[in-house]
Amino acid sequence: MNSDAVEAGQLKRLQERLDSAIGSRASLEEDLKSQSSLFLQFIDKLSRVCKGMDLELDNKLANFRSLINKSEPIEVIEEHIKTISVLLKQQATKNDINIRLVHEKFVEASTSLQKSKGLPPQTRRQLRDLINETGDGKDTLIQYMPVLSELLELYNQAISTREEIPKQGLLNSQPTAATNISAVSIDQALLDKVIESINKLSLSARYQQQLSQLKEQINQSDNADDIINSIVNAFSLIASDLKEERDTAKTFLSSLSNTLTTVQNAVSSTLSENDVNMKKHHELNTALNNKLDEISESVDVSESLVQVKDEISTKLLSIAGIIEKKVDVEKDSHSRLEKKLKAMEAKVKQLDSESKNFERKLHKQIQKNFTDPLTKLGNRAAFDDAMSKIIAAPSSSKAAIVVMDLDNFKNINDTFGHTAGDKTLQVIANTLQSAISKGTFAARYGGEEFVLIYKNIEQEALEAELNNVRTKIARLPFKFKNKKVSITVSVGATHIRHDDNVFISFERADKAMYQAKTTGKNKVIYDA
Ligand SMILES: Nc1nc2c(ncn2[C@@H]2O[C@H](COP(=O)(O)OP(=O)(O)OP(=O)(O)O)[C@@H](O)[C@H]2O)c(=O)[nH]1
Repeated sequence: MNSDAVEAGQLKRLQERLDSAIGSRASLEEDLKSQSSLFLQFIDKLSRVCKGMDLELDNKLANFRSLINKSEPIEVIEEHIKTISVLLKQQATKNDINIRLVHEKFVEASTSLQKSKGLPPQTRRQLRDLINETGDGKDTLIQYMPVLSELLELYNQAISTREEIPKQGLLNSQPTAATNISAVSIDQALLDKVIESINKLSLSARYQQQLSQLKEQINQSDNADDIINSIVNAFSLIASDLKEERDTAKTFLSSLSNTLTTVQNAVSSTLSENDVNMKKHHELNTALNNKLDEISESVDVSESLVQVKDEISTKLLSIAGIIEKKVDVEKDSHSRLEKKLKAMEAKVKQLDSESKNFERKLHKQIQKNFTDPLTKLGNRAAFDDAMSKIIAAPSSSKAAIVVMDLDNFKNINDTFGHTAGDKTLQVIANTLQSAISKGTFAARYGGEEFVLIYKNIEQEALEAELNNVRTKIARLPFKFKNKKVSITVSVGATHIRHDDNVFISFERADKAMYQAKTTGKNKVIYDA
């Protein structure tokens, strides 16, 4: 082989190696390219995950991306990696703190929801499970996302059930944004209690009308502030009425005390005047006796009849003077006594009329305390009083008690409003009062429940009368919002037995009424 051929062979091998080296480099470059693209993607994803956690970390990652894009020298990139890894470490510590905080907030929010009243049982169960499941905490913030969303959902459920609480019933309003706010901010149960208490109140005529207006405002307003204002105004009316009542009693008592003081003074001054008069009388009597003694003495010592006559006529003159004085003293004391007695009489008369006035007011007050202001029937207190009297001293063994409850009354309130409900109660009370036999005691026991007490009635007559009342009520032509409505009552009755107490007989009648309800309503059931 010549040298040319050798060189040519070497050159070819070199060429081949070069080609292979170029190929390897190209493949290396390809690898590097794809790795750096993977790295870039990773950095991009890391930036996105970390986005918003920390501003400095955000900026550093953005810089880092551009450095890699620009293929900056490895030292520069290394420096950046160091800074980013410190920031990521700090971020991990921050994360732990945040997890603890989120867990605390979760526990706080979930237990306060758990304590809130009126949670539907299903929501309560879900909440309990969620609290148990979350236990001592989660490892990452991300794991809290579903937990927190579930808690939010439970809050949502709790709030929506609250909004369902019938503001429609009492306040008769359509659910608008504004009403929802009121419904949430004013507790409906509390509002019911306020209305119930106002219904039981009976103020003097002057305030009663204003109180009714305020009740109407509370019923019809959707605005929490207005409702609270009306409640406050109702309280101030009650306070004014009480004050007036107390003032009347005070005025009467102070007038009574003044009159008694005047009479006492008059009596004591009369007594002391009497003492003075007695003294004067005594003095005049002594003077008279002295004159009479003087006459008998002068008769004894006189020597002639003429002398006796002169002496006696002189003495008689002075006796006449003394008697005149006595008469004057008596007249004077008599007229003064008469004046005093007249003054006393006038005072006593005035006091008598004030007492009668006060008695009338007291009587009215007692009546008022025993009257249901809405229906004007007796109230619960009047019923308790009548019932305890009849139990303590039954006038006959045929005394009976009746409990009567309106059927589906909630519907009336819910559909036509509370005012329509009030009117219904009034009409039914009037019908009841006019349909029962004379001498029967009727009261509104509370809400839509009425009670009757019969002093003396046989079972047959009682059932006949109650069925008559029931039918009359059912036939009442109620019409609300142009809609005819029929209202019925369920009635329970029983005779009061000799060994009954107030509660036992009431309970028997109440159970009978309940039986009437559960067996179809609009009926009378007698418990023998
Ligand atoms: N308008 C008005 N409603 C009252 C008054 N007192 C109680 N109520 C209402 O009477 C209703 C009684 O409802 P429920 O106890 O459910 O009885 P109901 O709808 O009559 O049903 P049943 O008794 O089973 O026939 C409630 O809506 C109360 O708000 C009141 O003084 N005025």
